[in-house]
Amino acid sequence: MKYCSTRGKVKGLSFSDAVMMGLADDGGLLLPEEIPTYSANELAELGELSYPDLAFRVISRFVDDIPAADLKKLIDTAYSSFEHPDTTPIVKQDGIYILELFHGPTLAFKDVALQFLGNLFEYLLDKSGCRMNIIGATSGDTGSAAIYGVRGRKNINIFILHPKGRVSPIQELQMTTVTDENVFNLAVEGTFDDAQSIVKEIFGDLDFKEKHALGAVNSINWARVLAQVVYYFYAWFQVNKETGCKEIEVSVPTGNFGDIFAGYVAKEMGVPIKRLILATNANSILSRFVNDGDYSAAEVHQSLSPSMDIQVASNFERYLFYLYGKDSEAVCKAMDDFKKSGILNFTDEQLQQVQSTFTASAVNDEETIEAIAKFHKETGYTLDPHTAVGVEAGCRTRDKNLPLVCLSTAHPAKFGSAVKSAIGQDPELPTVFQGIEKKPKKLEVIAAKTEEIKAFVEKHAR
Ligand SMILES: Cc1ncc(COP(=O)(O)O)c(C=O)c1O
Ligand SMILES: N[C@@H](CCOP(=O)(O)O)C(=O)O
Repeated sequence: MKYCSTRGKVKGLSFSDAVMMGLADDGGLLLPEEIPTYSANELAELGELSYPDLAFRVISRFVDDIPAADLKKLIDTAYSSFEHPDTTPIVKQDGIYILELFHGPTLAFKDVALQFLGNLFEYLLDKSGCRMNIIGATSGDTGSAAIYGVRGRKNINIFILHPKGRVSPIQELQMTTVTDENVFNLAVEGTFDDAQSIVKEIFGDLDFKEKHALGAVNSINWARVLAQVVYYFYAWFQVNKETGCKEIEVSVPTGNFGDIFAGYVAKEMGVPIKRLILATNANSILSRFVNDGDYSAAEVHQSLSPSMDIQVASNFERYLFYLYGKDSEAVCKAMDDFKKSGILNFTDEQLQQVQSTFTASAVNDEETIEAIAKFHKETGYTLDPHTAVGVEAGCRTRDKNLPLVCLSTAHPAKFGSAVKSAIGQDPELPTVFQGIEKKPKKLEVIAAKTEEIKAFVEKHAR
């Protein structure tokens, strides 16, 4: 399997090279040259596998340069850190299948990919004898999951940029209370979009990238998306076994378009997902795009689902590549136009194609609180605000004849105050969070300026 960039100037990379490159050197995002597919019979053969075994089978289809036994070990080790025996269990509440993706070390879905990616980086660096400096941007969850994926590892330093004051208190503490020597937390005076664009700009300086052996943990890294593809397979098998259904719909709370893009890949591979339901908070650029073809960036609003406070979704470019029939010149032009005008236009035909894959809905804060409160009242189950956005959007747009799977992307205790205002009590605090506020912290406040951040990395790079 070879990898190419959405912008056409990087081609023929192996999986390992694609993982190490992170952002493609031409500024695009890396994708497999072909998406492998499963027939219904081939798919059925995977139905009884445990999560790690399923992950191995699915991920193997995209990897041909790591010996199978090594890959298996990297995957098994990654999921041994999950506290639930099913890794990503499904629970049925109020007729909806909730896929709980928050049983990893940092209690968010990011662990599913970042536990794997941390192992993969260490494995590849051990083989090459190289070092790596990771630079990543977070709106709250990628940061801690990446830090937990690589803390204390030899040969790796990690620099994580989060928007100052725009992540939840627990999310901030999860990052800043990791004081390992190889971890650097930078609170950036700006939004997540500012942080993400700085990270991309730094990766775009190819001399700096090479000099410091930069690595990417955001979903710009293909391995992130790949690991997330697996749980769409897993959800399908669990629901199909229980209901005998022919298809499912999956609702995905969406910010950077990484998780839902993983769903798109799973659908292309043959998982019978009729439609993906794209759920946004008030930062609704993507839901406006699906519903009306209106892809126009606005200011980032702070919401009760802060990890989705994103306007410029990184992985959208990967989807555009397919929407434009793999025409990398059209992608380059679109990215250029968007940079200049903050708007992209689509033809009716393209919009029809989008709407045959996705439905979408935007859920504001008031509606999020109502959704948490109603679900709790009816089922006793507590949704985190991001999951609540997905559940509400799912209920609004679902096909009632099909089972609805909602991805539960974070544990409610990460967003205690929003949950409390919905259900009148604090969510139960998992042991890992107890006393977290009393731990020593490591944090630098920094301006949202690329040169200042580069200087910081230069000073502390491995
Ligand atoms: C809890 C939570 N839910 C949903 C999302 C949105 O996922 P994505 O950015 O992959 O669209 C995020 C951020 O990534 C998140 O942290
Ligand atoms: N919501 C994310 C934003 C970064 O997205 P990523 O999937 O590209 O890492 C977060 O929690 O940091």
